[in-house]
Amino acid sequence: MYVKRVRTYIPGMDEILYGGIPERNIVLVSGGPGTGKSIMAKQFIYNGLTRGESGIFVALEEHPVSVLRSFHHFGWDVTKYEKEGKFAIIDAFTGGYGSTAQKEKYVVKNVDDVKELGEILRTAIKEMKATRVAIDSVSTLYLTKPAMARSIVMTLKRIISGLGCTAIFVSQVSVGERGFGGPGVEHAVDGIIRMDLDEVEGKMYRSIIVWKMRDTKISMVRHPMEITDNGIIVEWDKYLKITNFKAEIQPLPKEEVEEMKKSLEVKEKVEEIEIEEEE
Ligand SMILES: Nc1ncnc2c1ncn2[C@@H]1O[C@H](COP(=O)(O)OP(=O)(O)OP(=O)(O)O)[C@@H](O)[C@H]1O
Repeated sequence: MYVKRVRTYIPGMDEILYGGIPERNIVLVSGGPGTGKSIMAKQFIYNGLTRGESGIFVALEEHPVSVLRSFHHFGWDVTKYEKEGKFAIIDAFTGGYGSTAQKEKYVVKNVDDVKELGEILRTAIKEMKATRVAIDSVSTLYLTKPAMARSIVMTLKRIISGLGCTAIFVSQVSVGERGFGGPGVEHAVDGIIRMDLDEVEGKMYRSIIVWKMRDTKISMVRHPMEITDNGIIVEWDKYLKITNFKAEIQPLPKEEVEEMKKSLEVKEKVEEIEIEEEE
């Protein structure tokens, strides 16, 4: 059956997802500190904006001013879209204190109350007709109450997916931790993308793996990735092989490369047909 997909437009990312994230999926982007999770969430939102899709960024980890600075650091001018009502930051960081919060439209006063966040999110999605949401980070919501993690994630998933949006939930794990954010969360979400930073013989290697993604085929290898001044680039046609003392970047078999390429072409054709039908 044909699955409608939301392209991330992050170089190499849609290839390893065989065409993009299936629409309405809630994707956990998990990884240790500095692995690029926040950048991925921002790039997903910004790439949607430039293609006419409204987006919402829920800031739980950073002050909204820092979030904006970080978007601009990569040359992603979200301010323009904010003025047009196509982009908004939901401030779940300041608790409503300070001069920034006074000027903001969407402020969560109490992050311990997921119902408040849910209601604000629901209002924002409807007002902006948003289709993309990023929550950075969802871990912050249950840091002090891990037993509530699953129900918090399910509440947000019901609202976001129910309103037709596709989302990235950033999940923070410790360096060296193998999990993605706890069993309750890992099974509740529709997809898991894991970002890693490994030190081998004094050199750092960035990589990315799609661990699960409901309703699509996924690449089954660890791909090298880079963070540049323009954001994340996934080396979709290569894989990273790390053994005890060695890290090697190897090309993927030709057939797989061809199949990934093809998956993107197929989607474009289907979209063209749909647009024609609408007209
Ligand atoms: N212009 C750039 N060029 C190369 N690397 C960059 C650039 N800007 C940021 N980085 C890298 O991105 C990393 C931060 O990425 P990001 O904020 O997404 O991490 P994170 O996974 O969200 O971490 P945390 O969980 O600690 O917040 C920095 O450590 C830095 O190495």
